[in-house]
Amino acid sequence: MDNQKTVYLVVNPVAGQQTARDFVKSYVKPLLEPSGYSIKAYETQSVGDAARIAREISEQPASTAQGGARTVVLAGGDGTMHEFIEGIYSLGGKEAKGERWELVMIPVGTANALYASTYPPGTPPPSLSDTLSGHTSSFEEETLAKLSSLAAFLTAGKKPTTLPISLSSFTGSDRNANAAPTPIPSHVVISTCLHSNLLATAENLRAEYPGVERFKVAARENAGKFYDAKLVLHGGSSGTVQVYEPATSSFVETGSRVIDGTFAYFLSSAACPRLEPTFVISPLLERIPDKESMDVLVIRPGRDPRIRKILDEAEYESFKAVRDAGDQEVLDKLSEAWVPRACEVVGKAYEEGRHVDLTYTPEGDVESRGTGPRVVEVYRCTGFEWTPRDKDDKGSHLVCADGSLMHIPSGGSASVRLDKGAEGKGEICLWT
Ligand SMILES: Nc1ncnc2c1ncn2[C@@H]1O[C@H](COP(=O)(O)OP(=O)(O)OP(=O)(O)O)[C@@H](O)[C@H]1O
Repeated sequence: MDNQKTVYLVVNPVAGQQTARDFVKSYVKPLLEPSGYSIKAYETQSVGDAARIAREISEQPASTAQGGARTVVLAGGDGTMHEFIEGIYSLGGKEAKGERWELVMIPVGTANALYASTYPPGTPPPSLSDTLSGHTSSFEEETLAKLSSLAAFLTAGKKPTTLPISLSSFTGSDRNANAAPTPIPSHVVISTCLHSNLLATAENLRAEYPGVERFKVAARENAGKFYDAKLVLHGGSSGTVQVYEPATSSFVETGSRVIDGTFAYFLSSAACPRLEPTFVISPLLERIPDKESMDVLVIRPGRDPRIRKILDEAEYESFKAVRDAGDQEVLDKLSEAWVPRACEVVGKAYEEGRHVDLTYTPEGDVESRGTGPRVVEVYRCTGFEWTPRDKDDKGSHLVCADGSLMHIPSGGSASVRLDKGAEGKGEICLWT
């Protein structure tokens, strides 16, 4: 370690609207330069380059003047931070004992999920010391809001917080090119079913629909699909898994750690209630915070009385039975009935996450906090294993880890756990 105070500044020039360079020059450097830190600047050159930069920074000594921390200001989006964290993990815990990574976010990406989750809309702009506000008095409020994490770092007396990271590994016999050989760290989201398949479709539509329209088209294309899998949830040290009870707005212990069935939606996160500023898909991370756990959110269409009715009338016990019988007519009917329901339920994420409070009425409508079955199931746990039931169904094998898409090898599963920091790797903290 040395006692020089250093800030590493990593800029992704192509993130979001390609504003990172200008933003850093106009607003970040003017705050950093007078602060007494020496600045070492890097610019990402290509996809994956932030990981290389993390490894390069790891070779510089951590600073005793910063309590053993390497402070890194990342100007980019979630992808830039994801790659940087991957780079840290690829070191395999080579950092010396007591060394830490402290990250500062400059949200110049597209979705900026972590930033939006840390500073939800309506968060007042940071209050700055007299010295700093001398530099920012001409900044617009929107600009100031983007400097909240930097302001926290530059404000005396504040401390960074640990960033929860989930690690995903894939098992299975026929490893394919897309399956990662080592656990993949994620700080935003791990998903499959509608979320990952929608992203894959949207990617294929990029040429046809360059704007965000492609996500709507992709959602319509995927909203009526169903995925058979077995989900096993891992409890905390006491082994317990909790489930959210809309009626009491609280988590209660559940005896069932194994969920076998047909899923339409599956998403987990430990740090990001919001995937966009107003899309609050995991609102309970915000409403009932718990730093030791992750939330797993699933939607199983078989809980919907209208869907149940279609199955009963066609005399099938389950979705699987319909599929095994190859009854396309009933499958189409189920999809058609499910699409509006899926859109209605997931759409409520835009209403401050009201989807988690929905319950079914006996007639098959949805209401908020009724006494019927939960529409969305939210489990609080420390990890899970997702095993697709049909080895030929590509959709249930497609996993999104912070936006990157991977395939579970046929016959395998995805295993995800919260990293408890026991791996010897330098702790990763966030200035907030
Ligand atoms: N010089 C570069 N040329 C091309 N791609 C780059 C370069 N530097 C970084 N990248 C890639 O840019 C991509 C986008 O970055 P990032 O995810 O941070 O922004 P975003 O997608 O706009 O925001 P968000 O993830 O918050 O929606 C990353 O996948 C990264 O690999």
